[in-house]
Amino acid sequence: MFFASDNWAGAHSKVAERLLAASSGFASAYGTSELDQRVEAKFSEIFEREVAVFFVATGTAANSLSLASVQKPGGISFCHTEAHVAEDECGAPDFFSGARLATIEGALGKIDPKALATKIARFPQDAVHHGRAAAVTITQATEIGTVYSLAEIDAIAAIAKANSLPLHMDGARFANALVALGTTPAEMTWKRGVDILSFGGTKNGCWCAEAIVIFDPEKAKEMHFIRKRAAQLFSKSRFIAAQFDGYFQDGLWLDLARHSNGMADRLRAGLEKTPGARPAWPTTSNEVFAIIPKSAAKAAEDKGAKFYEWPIPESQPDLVGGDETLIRLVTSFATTEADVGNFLACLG
Ligand SMILES: Cc1ncc(COP(=O)(O)O)c(C=O)c1O
Ligand SMILES: C[C@@H](O)[C@H](N)C(=O)O
Repeated sequence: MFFASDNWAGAHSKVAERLLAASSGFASAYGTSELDQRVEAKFSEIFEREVAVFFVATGTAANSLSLASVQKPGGISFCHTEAHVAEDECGAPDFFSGARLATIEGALGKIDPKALATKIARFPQDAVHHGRAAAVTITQATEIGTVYSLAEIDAIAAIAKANSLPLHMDGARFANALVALGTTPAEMTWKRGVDILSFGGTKNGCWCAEAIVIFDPEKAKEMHFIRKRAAQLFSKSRFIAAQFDGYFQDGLWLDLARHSNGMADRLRAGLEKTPGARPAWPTTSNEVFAIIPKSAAKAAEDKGAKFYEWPIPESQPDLVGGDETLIRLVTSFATTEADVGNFLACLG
């Protein structure tokens, strides 16, 4: 019953097999192998346009270097108050980009468009002392398990574009959001005005595979240097490529995300039916936030369940009763029906 994070899950066997198959023999290094080129071309096929792709080691690297590539001196990047880039990356985005983050409120983990427009207006392009607006970043799926609708992305993108700001998407759980919406990679990104994407594979069955996707290759020239300067250029880049090769093969990545989201759906349904337990807010990805009695949480942990207690949102101080706790349950490609059933049985 491992629900602490999809970061705890292993690598899917088909990804591991493809990695093993690529591990013998010689191939040119630093992203120049035939396999690197083929997988980068696969990204262009998936996104239905030519894109520039840069493999990196972690989601934090993808986010930080994406924001670094669109920065300018005194720049401000705008993100949600609960964004990973602000809350869980130890200042890496600020460090690598030389910019600051300004956080924006919004319900259910999503930036409120009006609040964004208001905040951007406080950082005009001639604000030498105060700092100037430089970029907007959204997380899809969000840190609290919700997903921006296409219309919600349009609303954010319209404000970014009106202010001539690039829009970045933290897609650490891109596949989960994609299948939750039932849309296409192109529709959820560049067709909505997203300029640069952190494309995550690690949480959805890869061993270590993250990529920066830049939708206008003409704007990607600096990323070669930004990535190398950050020590994120793999010498044996073909091993990242091999993982993505296996990941994309026969639509495996989408099947894994559907399974993961499906297991979360079972958790959501089970919580609704369990006396004393309830979802804290509606989610549609592979993250479920549940309010359960503290006693039930202990009982579940005593039976081996792994999950994180989650901080109560400052905007909802009365969300949880005195004898209750808020927990995060994250499913993955490796979550089974038995895992879900056994966990729910602990709460009964
Ligand atoms: C929404 C989100 N973005 C980015 C990251 C960063 O990924 P990493 O831990 O690989 O740096 C995470 C980590 O799980 C995440 O949850
Ligand atoms: C840092 C922690 O939140 C990690 N990003 C996860 O989702 O498990």
